[in-house]
Amino acid sequence: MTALLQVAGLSKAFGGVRAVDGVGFSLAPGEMLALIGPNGAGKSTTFNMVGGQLAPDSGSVRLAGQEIADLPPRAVWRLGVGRTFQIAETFASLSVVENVQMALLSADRRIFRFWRPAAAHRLPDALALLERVGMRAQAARPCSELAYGDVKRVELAMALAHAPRLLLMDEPTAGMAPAERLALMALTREIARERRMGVLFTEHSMDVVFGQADRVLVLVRGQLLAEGTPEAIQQDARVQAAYLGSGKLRQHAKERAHA
Ligand SMILES: Nc1ncnc2c1ncn2[C@@H]1O[C@H](COP(=O)(O)OP(=O)(O)OP(=O)(O)O)[C@@H](O)[C@H]1O
Repeated sequence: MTALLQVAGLSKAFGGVRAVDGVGFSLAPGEMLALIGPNGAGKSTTFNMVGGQLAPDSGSVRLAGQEIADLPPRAVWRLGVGRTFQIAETFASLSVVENVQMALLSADRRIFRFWRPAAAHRLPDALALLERVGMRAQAARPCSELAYGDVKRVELAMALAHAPRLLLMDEPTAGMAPAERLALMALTREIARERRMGVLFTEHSMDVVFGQADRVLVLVRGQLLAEGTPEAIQQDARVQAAYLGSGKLRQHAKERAHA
């Protein structure tokens, strides 16, 4: 079977720094794949090369068999690679449902015209997306009034508006409380399964990584150190060594053992 995403030999240097150095991995439809690693490991650089924001020095990125490494971000997006994006300041005064309608307008490649409000566009579809992320009851509220965790759900609904085949989430739960983090990623996981949508995400919270990922990639200094199930990664001595100092992985393993 053709993988949804197939990355091979991906490399990018900034001056003398090999930010990403020969990275390869694949991702299946419906799969939640976490990309973890210490600060500066090359996670964002990898993301940006998959999403088209950065051109790799070498290597390939194939989406369902098609090479996308040299395409601009908009073209990559049109082929079905979505990204969660933060609700822009300018849209914070719009209602929750209007924000999703704006995303639907964009998905339909229509230009938002200020004299024709987004309110007219695909209202039932916008409400259905909000229902799916548990935000239907708050559809009419301005986004600026929402709790932070709820904003993240709206952002997820917006990312789903163009029905991506692959969703890239760069630290989706940053700034959220632990229980909210798990809830957001559990929801993302359910939706990924339903839609057969692959999800590549970076995440600093080990609870989220080990609780919600199907598979984990560990990057260290631009190279893939390990790849495997959450259980295998937690027990991998090389990974533990790479994280030594923060003690994050051991701590997590202990907590789970005592739970
Ligand atoms: N535009 C750039 N110009 C120069 N160096 C860069 C640039 N972007 C990234 N780097 C360097 O490349 C390396 C990888 O950075 P990257 O941001 O991809 O890591 P990361 O794993 O996402 O880190 P973090 O967890 O801190 O976000 C770092 O050494 C960083 O300083």
